[in-house]
Amino acid sequence: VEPISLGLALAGVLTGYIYPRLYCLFTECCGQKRSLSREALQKDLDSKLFGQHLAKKVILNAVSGFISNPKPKKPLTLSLHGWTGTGKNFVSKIIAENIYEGGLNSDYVHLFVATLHFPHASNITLYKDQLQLWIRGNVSACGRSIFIFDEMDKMHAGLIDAIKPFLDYYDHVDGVSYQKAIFIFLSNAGAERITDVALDFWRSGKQREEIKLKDMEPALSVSAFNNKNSGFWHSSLIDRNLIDYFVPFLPLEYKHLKMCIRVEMQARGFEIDEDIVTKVADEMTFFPKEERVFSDKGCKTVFTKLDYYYDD
Ligand SMILES: Nc1ncnc2c1ncn2[C@@H]1O[C@H](COP(=O)(O)OP(=O)(O)OP(=O)(O)O)[C@@H](O)[C@H]1O
Repeated sequence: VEPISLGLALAGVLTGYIYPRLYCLFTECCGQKRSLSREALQKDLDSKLFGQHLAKKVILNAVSGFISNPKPKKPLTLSLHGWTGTGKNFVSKIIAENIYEGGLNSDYVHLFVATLHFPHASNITLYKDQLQLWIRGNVSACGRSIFIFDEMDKMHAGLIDAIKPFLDYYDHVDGVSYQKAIFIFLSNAGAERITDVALDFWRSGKQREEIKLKDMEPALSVSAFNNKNSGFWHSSLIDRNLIDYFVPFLPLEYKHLKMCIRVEMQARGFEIDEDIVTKVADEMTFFPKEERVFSDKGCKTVFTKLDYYYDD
């Protein structure tokens, strides 16, 4: 074999195979990190997420199943519903961190907050065009893009329909395939319904872990669909069944707040002080008025309350 063709072959291997892999060892590349596994995601969810046995199960199966599917028929669409401070954003962060090193800061993960990115109803046409361009551009650059839409219940009705074509069972839309993308919608819509079920279980003396997805899902999709405040208001996403999974987040109890406070203490490098844990948890407010079972703010604000006890 002449040296020239050998040299060319070697150059081809270097540039086409070896270099990209070496490059991706030192910087983040499209297509998820090597260490992604069902076990790693399960370990993260088990160690970090409190009081959400249903969300854990659905997210673990849905995400690991989707990622390991070489040829999905449509993008993965998850709709996370529940009370404030129960872990919806937190879970989105865990998912993003399991798929990309950069997590929510990854170039391939995009977070939209309705009140921040789409504040004015009068600009809805502009928002629709921008959103479609943004999604199309990013999925063209990386098929495994993740889009997180927070505060769906504050999203102008119909804006979310602008992305319907990307979520549907199409091989390609204008030459771009969205089938490996992930869309995560976060909403408080349906929180009342979820709380009703959780309260019924509590009042009948059952463990919250006995609540099954079937107790939640039908009412959840209907309440999200019929909730005038929900971005899904009569959205074709639901009536076209483009949402793969409705993920209910249960209201958190006193014991879960204590877990959040302990995690925060450790995160700040403090020894766990159970007196302070109890004092901070006791400052939080609970509902309903009589039984005071569930935290009004979930695990939110416990962290700032800690400042008071360590503000020396
Ligand atoms: N179930 C949980 N397990 C562990 N930590 C939690 C849980 N829920 C909330 N937290 C803690 O509280 C913080 C705020 O929660 P998060 O932002 O996920 O709430 P949310 O459900 O998205 O609320 P909202 O609907 O108001 O946006 C999280 O970053 C996390 O530190």
